Amino acid sequence: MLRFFRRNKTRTEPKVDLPELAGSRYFPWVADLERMSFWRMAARLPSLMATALRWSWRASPRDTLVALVCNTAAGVLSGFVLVAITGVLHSLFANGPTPERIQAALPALLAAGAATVGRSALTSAAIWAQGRLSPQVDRVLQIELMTLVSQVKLESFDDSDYCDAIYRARDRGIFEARNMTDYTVDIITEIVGLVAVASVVTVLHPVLLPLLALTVLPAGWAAVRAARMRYTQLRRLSATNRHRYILGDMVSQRDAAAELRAYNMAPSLLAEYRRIASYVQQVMLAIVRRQTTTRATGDAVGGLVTLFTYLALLALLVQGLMPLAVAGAAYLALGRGKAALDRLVTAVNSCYEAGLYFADLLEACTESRRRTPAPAPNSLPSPLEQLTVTGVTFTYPGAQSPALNGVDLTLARGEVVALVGENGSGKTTLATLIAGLYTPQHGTIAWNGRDITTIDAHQLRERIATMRQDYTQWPFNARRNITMATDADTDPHRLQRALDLSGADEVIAGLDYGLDTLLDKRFAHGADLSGGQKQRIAAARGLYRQGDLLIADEPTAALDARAEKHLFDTLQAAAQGAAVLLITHRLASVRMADRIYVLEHGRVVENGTHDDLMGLDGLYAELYQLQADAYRAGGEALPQMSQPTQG
Ligand SMILES: Nc1ncnc2c1ncn2[C@@H]1O[C@H](COP(=O)(O)OP(=O)(O)OP(=O)(O)O)[C@@H](O)[C@H]1O
Repeated sequence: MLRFFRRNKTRTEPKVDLPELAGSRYFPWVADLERMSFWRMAARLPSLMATALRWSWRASPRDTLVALVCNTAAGVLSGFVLVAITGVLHSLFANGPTPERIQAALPALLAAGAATVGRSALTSAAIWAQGRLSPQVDRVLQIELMTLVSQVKLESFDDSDYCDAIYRARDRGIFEARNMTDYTVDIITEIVGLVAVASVVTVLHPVLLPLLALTVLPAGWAAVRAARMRYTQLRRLSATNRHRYILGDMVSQRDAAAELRAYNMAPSLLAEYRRIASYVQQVMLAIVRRQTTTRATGDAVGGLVTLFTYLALLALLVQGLMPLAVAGAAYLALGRGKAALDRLVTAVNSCYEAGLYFADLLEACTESRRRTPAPAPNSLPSPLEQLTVTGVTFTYPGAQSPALNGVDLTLARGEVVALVGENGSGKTTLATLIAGLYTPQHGTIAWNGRDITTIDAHQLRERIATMRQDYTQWPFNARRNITMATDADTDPHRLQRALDLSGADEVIAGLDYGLDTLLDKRFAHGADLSGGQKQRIAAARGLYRQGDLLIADEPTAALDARAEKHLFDTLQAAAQGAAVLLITHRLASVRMADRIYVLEHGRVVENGTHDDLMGLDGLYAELYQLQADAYRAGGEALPQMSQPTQG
């Protein structure tokens, strides 16, 4: 085995042009696996099998019970068949006239026949139950994982280790969990069958049991070795395969299709893909060759040992140490026992392999539970009067420096507060914290004086409307994209108002099926929208909610000048007395704000009204002046700026 690893280390992996995609933690256990002996592998199995059975039980107690009971009973009947056949042979090889011997053998023969029929019926019932279990286990696990993932803290998705864990769990974990149930039942079945055969064999002659074990050893060795070759190949190809999948997505998915063509990326990406695919093929073919050689060696040695076993049987017979009837039964029992042992070794191997991925899934579930915030003991939020941010510091997972550092801010009902600052200064991060989606490491965000971490998160979010910078266009119809609710829960008056105020009514008017139009081009009759049209839908979404607090993060970045002016003019009125937190780079549009906070490198460096800040002659005045100058220069407006609304 060691030689195998060493020899393969010399193979040179293809040089990739996108090294940033190559690093992978998708299969963190493979190095561990390399060091692990088969016996250690087998020792870990019982706990994994027990967990798999628990999930099966949760999915369907009845089918789990039927699968286990029928398989166990079928195994016991296998032993009974052997005993009955021994009886048949005894009667047939006894002294006396043939008709009498046949007559004496008949009851055992009938019993063997009945047991065989019973075993077939039980096996069919077990297969039926196992077949039914698969989709049920799949459903239960899918729902469990999705439920857990949907509840984790938002910052979990900024942690690449967690994202990898979820990918692994969804990619293979769920699939292999189904197999785990099958293999677990198989192992239990084979063990029961084997115990039955071993008991019969031991009763027939004590020497037969060690002989039986001996015949299966070479094939078992070959199966373990071949399986581990497969794991090693997986380890060596994991990063390469991930790279290949990402490239495959780039070439085949809609999002990248336009740029792929615009920049003539296809030839270089395909060349990269071809190179990786050839490398994968080369490794796979080498493994197949080695696996075949190993299995052939195991089979050849196994054949020789089997021959030796049968010769030993013959010797016992010739020397009169074993009667002919017993030798015949032993011959049958050894054949059955070897087949059962072979299947057991295969099942243990497969179960272990599936167990690795299954363990990934369990780990992802545990990690998700760990990342789920505990329910807030303290109750519902009262209508917002004052929101206070005090000394808030927040660092993204894995980041070296904080995105926000000791930020203070206040916002009262009916006020419009603006956050401005250069790219990366922390505006969106602050807005996300205020929305209760991230939790600060230091400092507090208080809703009417109460820390929002002590308020029921679901209820709090119902009171906050957001127009996000990176809004999602959901694969739903236009109506649901705005209301984020089912048709039954939609308030038509609120919807109409949101459409009018956001300018989304014009977008809907242009759609083939109006509000019923599916906003996803990947599906039949789906529609695609322009960037600005999508943003109008996102603005309507924020306005439909009618929260106590409206957070508008760059709500007009993609809007044309008229639509932008319309939205800014109506924002405060549209919010109907709610507090408005506005983030925008269009400084002309924040002049009307009650207070403006200027952020730089995660800190508030200035705050006050527009006039206060202009008087300070600091960062705000500089940024404002830059935009104003651009308007004045040659009398031409910058394409992304609207005219000041006041003053
Ligand atoms: N998910 C994330 N993980 C790690 N760092 C992040 C993440 N999102 C933002 N950052 C970093 O946090 C800092 C603040 O980002 P933020 O998006 O809050 O800035 P912003 O002021 O909204 O910028 P912009 O004007 O470009 O929208 C930046 O340095 C950014 O690179």
